[in-house]
Amino acid sequence: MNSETIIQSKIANLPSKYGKFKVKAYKDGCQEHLAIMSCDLFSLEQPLVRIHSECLTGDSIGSLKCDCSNQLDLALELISKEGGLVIYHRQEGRNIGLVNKINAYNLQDNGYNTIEANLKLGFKEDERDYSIIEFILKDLNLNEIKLITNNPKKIDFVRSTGVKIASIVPSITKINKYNKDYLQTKKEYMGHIL
Ligand SMILES: Nc1nc2c(ncn2[C@@H]2O[C@H](COP(=O)(O)OP(=O)(O)OP(=O)(O)O)[C@@H](O)[C@H]2O)c(=O)[nH]1
Ligand SMILES: [Zn+2]
Repeated sequence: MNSETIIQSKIANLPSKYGKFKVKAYKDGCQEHLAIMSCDLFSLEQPLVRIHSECLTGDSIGSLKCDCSNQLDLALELISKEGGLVIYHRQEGRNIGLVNKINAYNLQDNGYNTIEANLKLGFKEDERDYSIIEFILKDLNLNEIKLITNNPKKIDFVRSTGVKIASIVPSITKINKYNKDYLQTKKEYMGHIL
């Protein structure tokens, strides 16, 4: 990522069903990301931060195959109550894109798990790149945060940026019959703290 090529919007108000937020957008090549901030973000010593990876099927349609939709709800509720930031990271399908993710779902319909499906399509199990997240955290002057995640890779990434993690806040949501195996695979093979 070349930080000189990142285009940044101004900050704007965004009232929502969760409460009043401020938002700022960042364009990094063909991906556009959104920082969703509580109005008191800049006065907090240890704001809550969630790095939410885009999941159109979960976030927009309420898919039950994953936990994304409930995790996004939970994070927006938390930052609205306690103050903080959700970075909506537009790397759909662990950054393989929507078409490939749906092909991965097709393979899952035929017995592959979420990791096997990615590998079968010629991708790594997780293709996400967090460099834009580092840029956003620094742009917003966040030096110490409470990170909302179950994913050890996100924890390692934030530590690698020099931003201090005051605590890890788990993002545990409801298990259902459709996401049970997916959550089990994340726990067993991807090290998620579930
Ligand atoms: N390739 C692929 N991507 C998926 C699949 N299911 C969900 N995703 C994507 O995975 C990303 C979310 O990753 P998760 O592993 O659920 O959670 P996480 O963001 O790594 O970790 P948390 O911070 O704990 O939520 C989103 O970009 C989803 O679109 C799948 O079966 N295949
Ligand atoms: Zn999802």
